[in-house]
Amino acid sequence: CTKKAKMAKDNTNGLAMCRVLLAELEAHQDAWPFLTPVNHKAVPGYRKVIKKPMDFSTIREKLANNQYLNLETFIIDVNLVFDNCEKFNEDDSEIGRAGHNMRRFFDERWTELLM
Ligand SMILES: Cc1nnc(-c2cnn(C)c2N)n1CCCn1ccnc1
Repeated sequence: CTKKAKMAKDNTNGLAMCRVLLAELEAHQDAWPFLTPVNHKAVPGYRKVIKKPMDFSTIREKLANNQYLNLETFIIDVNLVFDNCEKFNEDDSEIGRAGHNMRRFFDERWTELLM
């Protein structure tokens, strides 16, 4: 088993974990704000404030198009969803709370799967 073969196996395992994690995120009861891209035409200020929009349907598409090298690049996009949410929404708001709940759930799940 060469180093390259081990790397390839790790990436395959990592991408399998991405699919599991994304399915769990989409199924979470607090996922509703993040399932589709924010409609920036209907949300004043969003396009100006949020430089890199991201949502679960876009992540699913990127995963299907093999655009994630490994688990790490996937985690970066998921965290972007939650960082955008924190930037644009008050902590004490329905969407803000959903973002915090989803981030906590995600952090717990990927660390469980990896440990
Ligand atoms: C995600 C996310 N972050 N901010 C918003 C949002 C959308 N409109 N307003 C006033 C916001 N603060 N969103 C998208 C929430 C998507 N949504 C809203 C109702 N059902 C889905």
